[in-house]
Amino acid sequence: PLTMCQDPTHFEERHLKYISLLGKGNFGSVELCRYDPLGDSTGELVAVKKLQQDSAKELRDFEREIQILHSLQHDFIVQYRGVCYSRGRRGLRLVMEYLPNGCLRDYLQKNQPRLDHRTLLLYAWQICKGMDYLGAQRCVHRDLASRNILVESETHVKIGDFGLAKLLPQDKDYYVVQEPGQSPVFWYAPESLADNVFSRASDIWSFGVLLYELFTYSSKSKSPSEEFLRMMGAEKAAQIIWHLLELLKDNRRLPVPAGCPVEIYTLMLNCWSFTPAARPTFGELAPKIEALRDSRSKARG
Ligand SMILES: CCS(=O)(=O)N1CC(CC#N)(n2cc(-c3nc(Nc4ccc(C(=O)OC(C)(C)C)cc4)nc4[nH]ccc34)cn2)C1
Repeated sequence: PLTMCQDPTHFEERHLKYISLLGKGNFGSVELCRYDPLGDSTGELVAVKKLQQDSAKELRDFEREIQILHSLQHDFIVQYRGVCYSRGRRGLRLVMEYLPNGCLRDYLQKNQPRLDHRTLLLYAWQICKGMDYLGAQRCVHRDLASRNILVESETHVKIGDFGLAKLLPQDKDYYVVQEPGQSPVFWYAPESLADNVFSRASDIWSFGVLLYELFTYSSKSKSPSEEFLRMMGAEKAAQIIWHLLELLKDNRRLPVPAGCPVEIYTLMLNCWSFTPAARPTFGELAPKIEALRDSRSKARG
């Protein structure tokens, strides 16, 4: 058997050289490091996720996140590399492949002029295939948004973070969480807003919002947050969740993005069916997105 040192998925803290901060969230942060055991800067670049404050609960959730990512192997899901234990269990870190082009939200904003609809549909199809695979592992992502998608190259994106992911129990196809919503509520399905219920069908709702982000190129002024707050009116923003639910019950939805073909907006609306069972599955969506992409000539837009 491999000893700890020969195990390629065990990273020694003393050889992990910090370079820069790649991303930061409520409970975690991701740093760019070089794993340089030879000490000559020839080591590989890796992305290292660690907890901000390591309370017992956060640590337990982090260990579950690591187990989920370790169990996944797919072209459209960020690759697990290993773990680093420093200061015993408390200094636990997750080591992943480093994707050079950052998160999709920033990439869309920066590269809008050269990203045509065919490319947006390629990203949509890749994320859909990754989510179809995830659903087959009975995993619910719970935080599908362009900020959690990473860019490998102009023609390859990957689902990049599983911080809120949950494994469905064998006997239920939904998961009720105790902690109130941590990710922005504007990506949440009505049943998640109302009852903290999450499922593969609520992931589809969030995927619809991700489609909206793709076709608005993640523009800040047209972001889901800005649009819904505008629809609510400022005074209602106080009880956001209640008013957002009222809007959604009243069948109000995010508007069609400028220039977005109607058949793509129709896909978004299908993902935003009020009842979970009426929404398509990722398995059904993937070929529809592929057909839409194939029907678009190679010309721009
Ligand atoms: C949820 C809270 S979180 O804190 O845990 N956290 C945020 C999270 C959201 C997601 N997904 N995240 C993952 C990465 C990440 N980034 C990368 N590459 C790059 C490459 C370039 C750049 C870049 O130019 O950035 C600046 C700021 C514009 C200079 C950024 C990232 N490679 C990765 N491999 C595995 C993860 C990972 C970053 N943020 C997960």
